[in-house]
Amino acid sequence: MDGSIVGAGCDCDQLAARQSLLSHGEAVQIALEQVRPISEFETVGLAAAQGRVTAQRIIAANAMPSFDNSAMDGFALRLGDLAGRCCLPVAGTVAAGDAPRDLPPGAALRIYTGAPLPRGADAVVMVEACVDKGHKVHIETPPAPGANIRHAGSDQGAGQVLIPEGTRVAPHHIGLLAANGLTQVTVTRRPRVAVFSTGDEVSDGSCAPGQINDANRPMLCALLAQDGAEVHDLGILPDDATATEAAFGALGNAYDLILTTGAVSMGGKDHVRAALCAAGGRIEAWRVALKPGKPVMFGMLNGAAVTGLPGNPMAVHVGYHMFAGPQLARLSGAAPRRFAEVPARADFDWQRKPGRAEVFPVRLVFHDAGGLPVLRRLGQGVSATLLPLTQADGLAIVAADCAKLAPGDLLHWHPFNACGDCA
Ligand SMILES: Nc1nc2c(c(=O)[nH]1)N[C@H]1C(S)=C(S)[C@@H](COP(=O)(O)OP(=O)(O)OC[C@H]3O[C@@H](n4cnc5c(N)ncnc54)[C@H](O)[C@@H]3O)O[C@H]1N2
Ligand code: MOO
Repeated sequence: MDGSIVGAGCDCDQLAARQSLLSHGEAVQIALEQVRPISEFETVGLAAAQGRVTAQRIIAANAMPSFDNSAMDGFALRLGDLAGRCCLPVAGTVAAGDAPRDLPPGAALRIYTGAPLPRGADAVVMVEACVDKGHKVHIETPPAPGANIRHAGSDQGAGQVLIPEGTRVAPHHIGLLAANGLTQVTVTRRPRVAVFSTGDEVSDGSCAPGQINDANRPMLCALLAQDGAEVHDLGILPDDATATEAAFGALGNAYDLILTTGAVSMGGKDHVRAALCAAGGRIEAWRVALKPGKPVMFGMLNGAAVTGLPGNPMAVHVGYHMFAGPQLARLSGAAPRRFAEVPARADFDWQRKPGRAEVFPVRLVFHDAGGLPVLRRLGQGVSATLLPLTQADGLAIVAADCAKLAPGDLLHWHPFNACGDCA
């Protein structure tokens, strides 16, 4: 089949091939239309909740804090007792964990942060704002009414929404749930994602002459794991139509999303599209006006979305963040993060061939007077290498019709998070 356009004879592929290139915005829309939020839920302990997506909103059963308490180390007092006086006897100490007690008339109680406010007290004076003489306290300036008191219910009321449905659980959510006495959370089942690399040249180590190491599968599996998927690494498919069809056929309906890399372009060994059709799947769209990532393909197989990313590793990285990551988020019930929506400015000159929107690694060099990030372009636009990405703070995108960028021109970018990625 070398030299032929694979997929000839497959109706859905011919249909897709006749289409002009999709804009990347249209392609994102199509990618998202291939998936529906998973409607199976499970309840997990807080220790396992990080990165999962809440299946229902979580409501506070109780007000927080649940009792009036001191925000500072100092002295609890009744402001009326200070009328005409600057010294109060100290009737004792109340610490965090003590049971609530009464404030004796005309006296102060030494109090520590988090301790229950004594009944009758209406302010706490910080220890720095008074002189602690042991059995009495000298207060130069009376505190304001309510000073340094955390009132019951001031953080949240009973019935308040703590976490909306569709939230990806982060450490601060876990802290809030724990503070509210919750030990479990109901989350959407993890999306099951199958990952294949393709290519006779692709190897998992010990490369023969002409072979290369598989960069795509390890990278995709890591991205998917980071985004909460149940990852099924299904290895490397040879450039063989029958084997590719058989691999698709063996998937059954066990997956929500199938990701492949390579073999989606025009070459005689690009079997993914035809094999998908032969295995009973269909192609919804193919080829996007995007660099890197032009031959990306969107399809369905047995109810699973199939996203065929190109083989070039940079195209895989971009394609994950633009298409597969948002698909995964939608499956999980979370709002997909749209790719590169943050405004920024270029610090470089760039003459380019218009026609495809282009994504490239950038380094943040400074912020301009208006607070916008100013970005430096890294790399040479080569989609076979990931090295510039490892030196980048994010990915930027220019529109398909852009022929020239000059310092100060507006563009949009997708900053990486603290882990060096953009999920
Ligand atoms: N006649 C045309 N040729 C090509 C076009 C085109 O429009 N017309 N598009 C080019 C573009 S753009 C891309 S991107 C590539 C994508 O092609 P495929 O998706 O079919 O990918 P392959 O040919 O299988 O591989 C491309 C490249 O990437 C290397 N590769 C593949 N898998 C891996 C892996 N797992 N780890 C690391 N590197 C991998 C592979 O060896 C190739 O060098 O098509 C252009 N051609
Ligand atoms: O999409 Mo390709 O990665 O432009 O080389």
